[in-house]
Amino acid sequence: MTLLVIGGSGFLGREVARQAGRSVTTHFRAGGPGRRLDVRDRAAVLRLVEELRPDVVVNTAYVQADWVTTAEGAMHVAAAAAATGARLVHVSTDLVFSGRDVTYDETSVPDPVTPYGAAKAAAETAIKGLVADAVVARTSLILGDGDSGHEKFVHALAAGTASGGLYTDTVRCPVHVTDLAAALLELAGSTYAGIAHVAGADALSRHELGMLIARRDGLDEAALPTARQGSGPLDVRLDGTRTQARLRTRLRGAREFLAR
Ligand SMILES: NC(=O)C1=CN([C@@H]2O[C@H](COP(=O)(O)OP(=O)(O)OC[C@H]3O[C@@H](n4cnc5c(N)ncnc54)[C@H](OP(=O)(O)O)[C@@H]3O)[C@@H](O)[C@H]2O)C=CC1
Ligand SMILES: Cc1cn([C@H]2C[C@H](O)[C@@H](COP(=O)(O)OP(=O)(O)O[C@H]3O[C@@H](C)C(=O)[C@@H](O)[C@H]3O)O2)c(=O)[nH]c1=O
Repeated sequence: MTLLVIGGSGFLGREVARQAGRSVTTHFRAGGPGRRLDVRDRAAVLRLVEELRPDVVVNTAYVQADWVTTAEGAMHVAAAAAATGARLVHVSTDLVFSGRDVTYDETSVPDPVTPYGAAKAAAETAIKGLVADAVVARTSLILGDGDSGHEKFVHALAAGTASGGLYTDTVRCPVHVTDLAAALLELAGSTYAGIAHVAGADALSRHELGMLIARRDGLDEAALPTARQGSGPLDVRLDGTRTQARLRTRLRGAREFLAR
């Protein structure tokens, strides 16, 4: 299987490429590994995919604050996959939801309330129209073994180098990057088409999550400030039961993978 990981220099893309063993990866900023690609450039995306003719494209590329990269870039990748007949696995987010419902499964209708959520939801809609058998994998906070942005934020709070606090009113289903990458590769190798909720088994507030990270890393839990997000998507827990039932990969909950 020839695999192309778009966003292969990123936190998730790197792990997908590592587990796949053999793949072509892309980066955007100078000095990254693999081929350079700007997904905002429709012609460049098509040129690369036509040149490589991958069996599978996994797309993790995004910039949270940039609609063009996140929405239009994803459409360019989907169009290239459609033009070459490549299987597409696209990574999306829990933030396509508002948090007004109690829980979200694969049949829930996106109702984004942030520009980022709207960009990811627009990408999902376009992909569905362009690649009938694409997999859109919605995930939640991606953690690692200290190397994710979320873990670094907890350390920065503990060190007093970040302002703010751990939100007590936002709930997510954090997933370990190794579980998520394995699940994406499993979905890539399957015939599944449609939305898949690939999230960890535990729903936790950002504060509860921060406490678990602090405990694992020996930080002073009591010294970590708390805060309230107050508005925007608060509790966007994903129900991943259906997807988990389809997978050999077990999507551990944060209580398990953060246990010391
Ligand atoms: N991180 C999280 O907790 C969550 C992430 N997600 C989703 O997971 C995916 C991956 O996230 P993560 O790995 O953390 O993100 P990273 O920020 O670590 O990686 C983003 C990737 O996108 C690439 N990129 C940025 N701009 C462009 C561009 N114009 N053209 C091509 N590539 C570009 C970056 O390249 P370079 O490094 O060279 O700039 C990098 O490889 C995203 O789709 C995101 O929406 C969903 C839920 C939670
Ligand atoms: C979580 C958190 C963030 N912050 C601050 C720090 C940070 O710069 C800013 C926004 O945090 P985040 O972007 O991590 O918050 P958030 O928007 O939750 O992160 C998102 O990541 C993306 C990529 C996704 O797709 C989502 O699933 C989502 O988890 O708010 C706090 O002050 N306290 C907190 O408890």
